[in-house]
Amino acid sequence: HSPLRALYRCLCEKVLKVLCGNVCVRRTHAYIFSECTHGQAESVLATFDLYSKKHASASIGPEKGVFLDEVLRRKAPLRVLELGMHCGYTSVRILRMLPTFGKLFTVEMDPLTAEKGEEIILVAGFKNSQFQVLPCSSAEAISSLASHLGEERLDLVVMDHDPEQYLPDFLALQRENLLSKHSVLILNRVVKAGAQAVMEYLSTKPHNYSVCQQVKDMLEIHCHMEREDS
Ligand SMILES: C[S@@+](CC[C@H](N)C(=O)[O-])C[C@H]1O[C@@H](n2cnc3c(N)ncnc32)[C@H](O)[C@@H]1O
Repeated sequence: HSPLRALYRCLCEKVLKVLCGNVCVRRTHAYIFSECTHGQAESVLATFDLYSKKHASASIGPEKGVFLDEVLRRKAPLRVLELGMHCGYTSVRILRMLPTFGKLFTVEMDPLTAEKGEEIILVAGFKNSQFQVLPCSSAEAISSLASHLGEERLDLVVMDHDPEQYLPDFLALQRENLLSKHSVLILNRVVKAGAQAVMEYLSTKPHNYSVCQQVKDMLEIHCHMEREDS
């Protein structure tokens, strides 16, 4: 209980976090699975946040999470596409704000990560009817989405995968006619060069898109056009 011992433990955890660097999917999954209260999405999120304090983590974290919650509350989307699921933190955040008849499509190209992330979503208490994990690349997922959506469009797209893929994927979403004039796009890590390419592209079409608000390096963009004008 001594302050010195607490300081020592805190220092060790920080050193470990720097040394381990890489985000370990198996370790993240095992921690969340064993420490959270099963069936409670809020407990799953709190456990992720606790884990991220001590270990390297890929999750967007609570601050950007609250920002995303606010967008979800305001826009009340029904069809959501998440690119880059990882262990399911953002997926759980989104799913707990969707109505039971809403649907999340979440894409993860690493097969082990996709499997572990899906398990966490189920642990959080969501049903297979509410979400679909697409264990493939974002490009493959987008080209198959029209068959999943039918006449529907995506209300919200969250990009947190490979920033170099943001622009090609955004253009593919347009080409496949998956966005509507009410669609919202959330980009994470907007400081990365790939994300900046999207920003440059959008700035050439000011009537079609508007940048709404930003917290840290996460940005909300609104679409205003059914289809792109050239
Ligand atoms: C930063 S993590 C996403 C974190 C997640 N948003 C969260 O808060 O838990 C990025 C994930 O995207 C995946 N990824 C990277 N490039 C991808 C691509 N082109 N298609 C699908 N998944 C991709 C990676 O395997 C990784 O798991």
